[in-house]
Amino acid sequence: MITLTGLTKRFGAATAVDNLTLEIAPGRVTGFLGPNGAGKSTTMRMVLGLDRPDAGTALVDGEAYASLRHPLRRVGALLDAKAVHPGRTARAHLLAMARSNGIPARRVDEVLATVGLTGVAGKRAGTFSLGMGQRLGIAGALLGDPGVLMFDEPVNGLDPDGVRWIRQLMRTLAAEGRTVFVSSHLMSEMQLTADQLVVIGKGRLIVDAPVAEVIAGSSRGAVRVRSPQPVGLAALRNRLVALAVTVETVDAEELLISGADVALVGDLAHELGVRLHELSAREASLEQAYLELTSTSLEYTAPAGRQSPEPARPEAM
Ligand SMILES: Nc1ncnc2c1ncn2[C@@H]1O[C@H](COP(=O)(O)OP(=O)(O)OP(=O)(O)O)[C@@H](O)[C@H]1O
Repeated sequence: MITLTGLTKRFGAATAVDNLTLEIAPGRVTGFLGPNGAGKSTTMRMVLGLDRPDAGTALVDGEAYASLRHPLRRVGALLDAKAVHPGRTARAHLLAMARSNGIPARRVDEVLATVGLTGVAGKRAGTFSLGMGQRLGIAGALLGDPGVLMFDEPVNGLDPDGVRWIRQLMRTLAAEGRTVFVSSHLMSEMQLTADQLVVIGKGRLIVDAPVAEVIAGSSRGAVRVRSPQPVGLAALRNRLVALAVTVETVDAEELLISGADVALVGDLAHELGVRLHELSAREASLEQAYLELTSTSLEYTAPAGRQSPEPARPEAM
């Protein structure tokens, strides 16, 4: 369990994390989302005691990181995969970490096997590809068999096999009852991996809810109705509009309805005696739901006149 209470961090005049109060629970994957500069990394750094809060607290299982006797046994993290001495072998790097946390040396070989690096354990980390570096960082996070794990953009630069591997690893870790807190800009991946979503913008909490709830709350979800009876369909349309439901007439035989569920539309069609050839729910994607949620809090918005929906910043969303 990670508990943030009134967590606040300022850099000069800018507030990077703004009065964040939040519990990240065990037994599920919590996705941590937000536009560039929203404060995700700063939040994670405060949990690890790498940045000092200006106000509030960040606790791991009720304790501040700094007061943990063997921190790696309590919380494992992948923040920056490049934070490894390039001249050290993968095994030497992990052995040094293990030694400083009272972790038996045999655990090093176990985690090397878990992340698939046994064959290159004797190679210097500086020669590793991006994907191998990420795996080594994850091995370090798993070393102390901790109950709490945090990963900052773990799939960055990974190939599809690597992405799938990380997804399965996170799901397994959560199923084992651990707290898994993971930031990402890849919405499609988060939709597959996370159970719960925390979205922040400009350092403030925007949403803390199950993924399914976030998607269901999007106005981009819709119900499609097709009928061979244009007159009946027009009557259905009028009834829905009278209920303040948004209806788009695709053509005389098809409607796209937002703000009503399949049951309501089906019941009304039945009541009006309209024959239907299709009644289907079209779910919004997490990406659509996310863009709606954050549209008012992008730190970097496109200058007026530009068509790009992306924030005008070099990094990809
Ligand atoms: N050491 C620092 N000194 C000054 N400003 C900082 C520092 N670290 C972060 N910031 C600022 O704090 C804000 C939050 O940054 P942070 O890296 O936490 O966001 P993020 O959500 O992780 O962004 P991204 O998705 O781009 O990684 C940004 O405006 C950033 O420029």
